[in-house]
Amino acid sequence: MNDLRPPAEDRPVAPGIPEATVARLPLYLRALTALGETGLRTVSSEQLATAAGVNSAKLRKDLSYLGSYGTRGVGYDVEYLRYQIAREIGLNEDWAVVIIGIGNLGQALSNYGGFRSRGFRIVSLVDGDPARVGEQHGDLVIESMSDLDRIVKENDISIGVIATPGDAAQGVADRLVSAGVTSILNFAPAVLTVPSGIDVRKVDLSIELQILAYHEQRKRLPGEVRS
Ligand SMILES: NC(=O)c1ccc[n+]([C@@H]2O[C@H](COP(=O)([O-])OP(=O)(O)OC[C@H]3O[C@@H](n4cnc5c(N)ncnc54)[C@H](O)[C@@H]3O)[C@@H](O)[C@H]2O)c1
Repeated sequence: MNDLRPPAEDRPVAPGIPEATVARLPLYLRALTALGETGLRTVSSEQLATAAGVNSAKLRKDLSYLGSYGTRGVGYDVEYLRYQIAREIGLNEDWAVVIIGIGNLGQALSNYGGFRSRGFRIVSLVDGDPARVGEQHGDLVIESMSDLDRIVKENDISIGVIATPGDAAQGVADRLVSAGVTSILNFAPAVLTVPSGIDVRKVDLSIELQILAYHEQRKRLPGEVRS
């Protein structure tokens, strides 16, 4: 019989997942990948169980060990469940990330331990202020913008995070792109222009707060005006 388990060194460290469940995870992963390729976004436990060739009660129990319970009436998000299982088996890719602008925000991001477990490894901190170069932050030392090309190539970095002031962000984005970075997460208050093929995501907490403020305001309106 084929042993479907991943090699011992790839087995999850999370305690409490029975070996029999671990052995079924690759089946679910394969079924989810196939379902995802058909364009399916969500899947019921019955559908997934059929595709994986197990019974649905067992599948629900197995997935509950991963903290995945699905949504009643909707099922499981195919892509997210695929990600969770791949992570559990140790298959997810590891993305090297550079942060540019190591001020308040850049330091907070570099100190955050949660990226690592999600497959993002911050491999370099870069700042444009020569006085900051050489400063130690955790395991990393702030590097110079003039070394960006080398840093990106040596570490095979495809994602850059911009945490500089807004007026510096476009120049930094240009430098990232010319160094070979193809995805940018921009925290600076600036709209970036990038060549096609470069993905930019913007994070703006003030916009999120404004949305909450809008909802707060509506909560205070009398019932008949709100509805
Ligand atoms: N998106 C959000 O929700 C959010 C939240 C907080 C802050 N911000 C933004 O994040 C940015 C950083 O905020 P902060 O409080 O950390 O600022 P900060 O002034 O503490 O740090 C900015 C850093 O960028 C460096 N820098 C400046 N110009 C540079 C350049 N051309 N190349 C490389 N490095 C350069 C500076 O030397 C400094 O270390 C700001 O644009 C701020 O508006 C966004």
